[in-house]
Amino acid sequence: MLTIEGLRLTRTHDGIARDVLQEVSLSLQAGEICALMGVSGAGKSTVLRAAVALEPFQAGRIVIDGVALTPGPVPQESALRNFRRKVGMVFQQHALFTHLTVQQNVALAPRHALAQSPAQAAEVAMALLDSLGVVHRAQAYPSQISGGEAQRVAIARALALDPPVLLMDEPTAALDPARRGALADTLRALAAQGRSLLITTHDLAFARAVADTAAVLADGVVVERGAVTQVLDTPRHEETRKLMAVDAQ
Ligand SMILES: Nc1ncnc2c1ncn2[C@@H]1O[C@H](COP(=O)(O)OP(=O)(O)OP(=O)(O)O)[C@@H](O)[C@H]1O
Repeated sequence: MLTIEGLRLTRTHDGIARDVLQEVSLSLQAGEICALMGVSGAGKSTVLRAAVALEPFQAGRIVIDGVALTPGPVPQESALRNFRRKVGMVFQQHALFTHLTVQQNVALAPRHALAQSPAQAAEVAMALLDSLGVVHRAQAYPSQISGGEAQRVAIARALALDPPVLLMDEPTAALDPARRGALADTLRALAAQGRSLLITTHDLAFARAVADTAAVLADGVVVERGAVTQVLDTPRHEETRKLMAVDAQ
């Protein structure tokens, strides 16, 4: 469902080019939840940003449901639009539009990408907000809702075009344990619908609770990949052991 092949992404800082991702390859089946792990700065968020076409890369390709994103000259706007419909992203800070209501935030993509009427898009938004338990906040503005509610709204917005792939950056960063459990239930329900979920996290307990598989990123490549229990119970790579040491502190 989601395939990342040989992704190389270089950033230039002060005139010096550095490969943030050297050659990242990673495949997710439909319905799979994968925890993407690695020490701070390993490039986890960068993988997500590339996979949602927010950051250009120099080599490799990303394929979702047969639609490929490749490097090279800036892709045509229509090709980019086609790809972006296939993938939703939930940012760590949620990135909701503050001047729009909750309902308008979720209705934006159906309005513009699918050219739905305001009434149709509002209906889609209300159904999604309802399924995520935040429909009662539909007319509020982002500044008026809690962090947990904002995350649910951000998930609803990411699902507005019904993408087969959902990406989430550090979803438990600001959640208390009860909300973490509720989030795990929500994510499992989304995967049960056949979506592939790629989630960056430092939270090993959450990874165990929600993910089927794990991938560990280090030095610009995936150094460990397998069932989440196998990766965390029998870490084979130094970087995985480092993550476990940090978690134990
Ligand atoms: N906008 C940017 N411009 C330049 N360099 C960046 C930018 N964002 C991140 N970096 C650098 O790219 C590398 C990878 O960063 P990234 O945020 O992907 O790592 P991460 O594994 O998600 O880290 P964390 O766990 O701390 O969120 C780091 O060295 C970081 O300093």
